Amino acid sequence: MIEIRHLTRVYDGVPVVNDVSLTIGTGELAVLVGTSGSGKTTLLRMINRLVQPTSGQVLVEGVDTATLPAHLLRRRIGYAIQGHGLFPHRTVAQNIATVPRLLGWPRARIDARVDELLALFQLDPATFRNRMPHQLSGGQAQRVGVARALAAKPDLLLMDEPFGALDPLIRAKAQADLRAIQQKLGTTLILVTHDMQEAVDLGDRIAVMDGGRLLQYDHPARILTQPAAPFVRDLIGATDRPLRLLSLKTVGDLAQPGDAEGPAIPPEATLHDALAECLWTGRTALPVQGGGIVTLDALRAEARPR
Ligand SMILES: Nc1ncnc2c1ncn2[C@@H]1O[C@H](COP(=O)(O)OP(=O)(O)OP(=O)(O)O)[C@@H](O)[C@H]1O
Repeated sequence: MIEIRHLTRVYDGVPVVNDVSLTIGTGELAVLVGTSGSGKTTLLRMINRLVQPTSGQVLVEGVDTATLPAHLLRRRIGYAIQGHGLFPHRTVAQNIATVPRLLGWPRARIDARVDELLALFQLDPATFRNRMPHQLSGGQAQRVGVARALAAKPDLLLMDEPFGALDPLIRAKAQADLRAIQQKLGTTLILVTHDMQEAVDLGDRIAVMDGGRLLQYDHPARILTQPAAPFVRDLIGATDRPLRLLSLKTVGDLAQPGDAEGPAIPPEATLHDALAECLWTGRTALPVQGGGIVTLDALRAEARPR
């Protein structure tokens, strides 16, 4: 568990992070979202002490991080940034091995870990192990950056706009991969973005920042249906609210007994996908693969606050 208590950072007399408190449960994915300059990156960097807090505390599993040497703390916390930040003159394998080498892992264990991570990120180890960063596509480099951050099996992974530079298709794939890997490894993850849809798609909880302050910290459905401030409502985008709500649940959550015409939709598709399919094919109900149906009426009811 990560506890952030009254964290503040002042630059030139101005608080850019201002008395922020929040708790992130073990294995949860929290997203920090807000406009440019709202203090997201500064808050994230105070967690691994790349930025020293002016006041306040960060506790990781009950231990105040101020009591640990900063370089040791950073070896325990994975950190991935936009544009991946790979060392340009080191191979993919050497990049991924950075923290395990600092920790003095034996060679065989490092090699095995590198191959395991490459495979996990669907990069064939034999092909990619010895490539240089400039020989990778943007999406591949981004995956290597995340693999490097995960190499020493950190309990906590911090990610700053990790998907910012990716095109929309690769971005969606990278987001899905990250979610799957995070669930598989049970890593606690804090991710910064200014994309509200990314926050809704990925976050167990979303922290909305504005002017250094935390305006709201809650589950995506509550942020969408009960925004705590006008700024939060504006950030969500009022016209997108029903569609974002539908993207939170899957067809499997809403399936009911019955029969319907036409091709079936997979249970793991989102309700947003189901609505699009209904509209596109002019149907008022869709069969669900494996049994049952999802109806347009039920979708409509889910797209409204309760
Ligand atoms: N080292 C510094 N010295 C002075 N001011 C700083 C420093 N680092 C950040 N700031 C200021 O703190 C504020 C918050 O910056 P921060 O990078 O945390 O915002 P952000 O929400 O991550 O923005 P973005 O989405 O643009 O990355 C900004 O106004 C920035 O100019």
